[in-house]
Amino acid sequence: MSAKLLEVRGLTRTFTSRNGLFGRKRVMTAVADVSLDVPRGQVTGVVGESGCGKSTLARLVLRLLEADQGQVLFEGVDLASLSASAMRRLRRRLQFVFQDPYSSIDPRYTIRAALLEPSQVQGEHLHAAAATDRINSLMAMVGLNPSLAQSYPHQLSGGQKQRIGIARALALQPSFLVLDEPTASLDVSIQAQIIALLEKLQQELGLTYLFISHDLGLVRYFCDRIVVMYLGRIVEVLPSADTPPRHPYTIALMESTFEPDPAKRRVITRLNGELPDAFNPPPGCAYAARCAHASDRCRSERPALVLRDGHELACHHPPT
Ligand SMILES: Nc1ncnc2c1ncn2[C@@H]1O[C@H](COP(=O)(O)OP(=O)(O)OP(=O)(O)O)[C@@H](O)[C@H]1O
Repeated sequence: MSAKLLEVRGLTRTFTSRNGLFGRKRVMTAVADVSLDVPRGQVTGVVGESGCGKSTLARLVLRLLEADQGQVLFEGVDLASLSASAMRRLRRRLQFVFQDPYSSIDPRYTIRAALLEPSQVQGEHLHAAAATDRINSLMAMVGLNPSLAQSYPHQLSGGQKQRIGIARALALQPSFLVLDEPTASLDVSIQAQIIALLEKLQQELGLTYLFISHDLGLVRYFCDRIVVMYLGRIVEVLPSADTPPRHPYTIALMESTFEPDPAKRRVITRLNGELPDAFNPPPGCAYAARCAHASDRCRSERPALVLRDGHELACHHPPT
């Protein structure tokens, strides 16, 4: 069995927009030539500021969005090569937990209906007793009282709704979950409980996670490996959570998480300047305009992502 559950190779996705009805068409690359491995049974984190392409990458990985170029291989199989029915079968194993649990739970249906829906979509129809058993075990797995299954989403707190979002993702016994900022809309104390739940489930069920977050502090706490994105590209991959970062951007992100109260943390506080215009990216390193170490070479030549001793880095002048 390969150590890699999922491999992403050269994934690229552009979006086109127009200024007004007859305005000029403008193209931006939200994810640019991204390659990464997701080792089986581990938590791989993807971190970066808002707009760097994390959610687009997450959607591409699950084929909720089609790529312009590149491949996603799950257990060595290219997802793009699968027919619609083969992809639907594989979906059992690849699931998604969204930032906003509302987006995955229809407000008109009870929690019971929401938890049974994934298996119905797969063509599985359980009789009432088996359905109740399934619901009870899913509710117990995510630490909720099974009596809540009769409730409607608006009757639940934010944390309870996210637990239901996780239970829905677990309903088909997946092996791989993409978690896209699963705690970003929750209070700090609830965030910690949801992270603890995700950790427990990962260990007990042997799950593999791709965990998307803008919070490097959280990613360093939760993840085994860390992928850092900047303006659609990977700029650094830390092979372990305690590997010291070398990219000036990752270092700035890390300094920005020194604020002890996560509620007050703002990723951009220690980062000077803004992200460059994605519709008109600079020719060299996208971080050069904000980087204290940038040279003329950085402004004209984009550094390649180079692997050394398991650590990948795209920087001409990493601080020593
Ligand atoms: N459907 C779309 N149409 C046009 N542009 C899009 C679309 N989806 C994303 N983008 C653009 O692609 C870029 C990357 O967006 P994405 O949501 O992937 O970033 P992100 O890092 O997840 O940010 P956030 O944390 O704010 O969600 C942004 O500039 C965004 O405006």
